[in-house]
Amino acid sequence: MTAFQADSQQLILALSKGRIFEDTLPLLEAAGITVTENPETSRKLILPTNDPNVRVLIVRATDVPTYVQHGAADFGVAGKDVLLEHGGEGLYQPIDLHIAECRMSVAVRNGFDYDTAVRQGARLRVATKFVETARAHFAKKGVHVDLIKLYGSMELAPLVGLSDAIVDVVSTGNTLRANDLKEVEAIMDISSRLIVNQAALKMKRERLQPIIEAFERASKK
Ligand SMILES: Nc1ncnc2c1ncn2[C@@H]1O[C@H](COP(=O)(O)OP(=O)(O)OP(=O)(O)O)[C@@H](O)[C@H]1O
Ligand SMILES: O=P(O)(O)OC[C@H]1O[C@H](OP(=O)(O)OP(=O)(O)O)[C@H](O)[C@@H]1O
Repeated sequence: MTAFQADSQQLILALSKGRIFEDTLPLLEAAGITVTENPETSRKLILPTNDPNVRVLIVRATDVPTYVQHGAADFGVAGKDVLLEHGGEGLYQPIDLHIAECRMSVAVRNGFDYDTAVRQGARLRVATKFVETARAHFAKKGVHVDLIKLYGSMELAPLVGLSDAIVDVVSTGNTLRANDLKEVEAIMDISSRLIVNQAALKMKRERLQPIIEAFERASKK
């Protein structure tokens, strides 16, 4: 345990800026916790709350499971897409929060005959940030793929000939449409989960349990 966390009363929550932070605020409110600084305007990476024993770390969405796995944060909120890539080691995942909902899909350029390419057994070049999910999906289908790891702007790859297809998250479909792409296969539904460090759950159960329960009640659809 780090000095930062030495006090067993202290709770550290890891969140990413943007939709996850925004959608987690009402859940925190339900647990009586108000974040008292706005990450969009503050340069601080450790935000205070109305509870002196609860602080919020602002990290990249893909880094949330890493902070929680290693106990630098006691709990966090991360998308299923991110959790599948991370592997979930050291994490307890008690609830689906039903926030940041979208789906993971395969998309290609309009005009690309995906079904025929797959049927003919062509080797498909697939660009994605989600290599583990993509690998598992195409292996299950028996499709041979060359995976190209990207960190963003996946939609560009088929347009400039870097790949035949992409695997990315889709919500409204606006980004695909704006880039002359079409969704050809939905892989899975995605939403964000509460994740808890397994050791923290044991050591700080009394503090964490009421928050987990408040999140659960507030996130029920
Ligand atoms: N368009 C969308 N609509 C709804 N949910 C989405 C959408 N795009 C992504 N998500 C979900 O929200 C989570 C956080 O997305 P966000 O855009 O904040 O981070 P990111 O930019 O993907 O991550 P990083 O900064 O680490 O690259 C994703 O992991 C995914 O589960
Ligand atoms: O189907 P859509 O509704 O267009 O959403 C899909 C887009 O959302 C994500 O990006 P990003 O987080 O940048 O999207 P944002 O514009 O919602 O922030 C994702 O990487 C897609 O590009």
